[in-house]
Amino acid sequence: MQRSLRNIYHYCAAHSTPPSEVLHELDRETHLKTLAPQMMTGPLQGQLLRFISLWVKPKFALEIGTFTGYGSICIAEGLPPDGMLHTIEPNRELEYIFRKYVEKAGLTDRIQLHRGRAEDIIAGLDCTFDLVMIDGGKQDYSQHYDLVINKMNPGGIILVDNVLWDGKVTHEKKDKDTMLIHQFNEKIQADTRVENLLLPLRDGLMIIRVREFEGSGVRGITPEPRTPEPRTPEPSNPTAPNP
Ligand SMILES: C[S@@+](CC[C@H](N)C(=O)[O-])C[C@H]1O[C@@H](n2cnc3c(N)ncnc32)[C@H](O)[C@@H]1O
Repeated sequence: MQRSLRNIYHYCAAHSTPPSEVLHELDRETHLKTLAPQMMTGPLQGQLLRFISLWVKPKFALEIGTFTGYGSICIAEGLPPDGMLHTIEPNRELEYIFRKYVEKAGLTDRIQLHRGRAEDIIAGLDCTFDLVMIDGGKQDYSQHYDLVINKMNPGGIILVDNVLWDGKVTHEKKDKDTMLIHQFNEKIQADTRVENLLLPLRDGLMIIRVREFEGSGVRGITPEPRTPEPRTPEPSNPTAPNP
């Protein structure tokens, strides 16, 4: 991250409600005990997840890619009293950290961990979702999206992390991973079942809202995406401040 952006990030974090002591400890332990702590949802994005969960009030939420559970706890903190979070993670090695902090947060009966790959588990989940966080294998985003879209309630929200891929999606030449993320972003942009907002928060957060139309989502047969009207690109504004 560029220095000026890092300063802005720190300023924003310093002027936002701080994470709970449990999340602070989880952040520390994840940095001490895992090889790739940068995969963890950070404090600012975690607070956004919590806010979105509070706004959406999901009866059922889903997270793909649990890691050590930072995002799980944030989403679960925002659930209504009868809400439940399903979270999916194939890597067993970090489960002890997840369980330790979910218990410390008093959320054991609000979060259900499914061990395995999302593609093997989602179809067997007997519920529909108001809120989904897609944050598993980046090469699987498209498949994970296809699996969850038919399990969304109309008006439901799907969040997708890392969709700017360190800014490389804007490069003329894209490596294989970058191309996959770019193609995913294009696919969402063309999907008229949803409306979407790509925020340049951290590594890029795509917010997708499932449209409420007759026959959408679980209430009927989901229509195939139509060919969208070309969207007029907004004029770039080089003088605009960084977000
Ligand atoms: C970026 S981390 C998730 C961070 C986490 N959401 C958080 O809040 O800290 C990505 C995780 O996805 C998991 N993962 C990879 N492929 C997956 C798949 N096919 N299904 C579910 N999880 C997957 C990885 O093992 C890794 O723990």
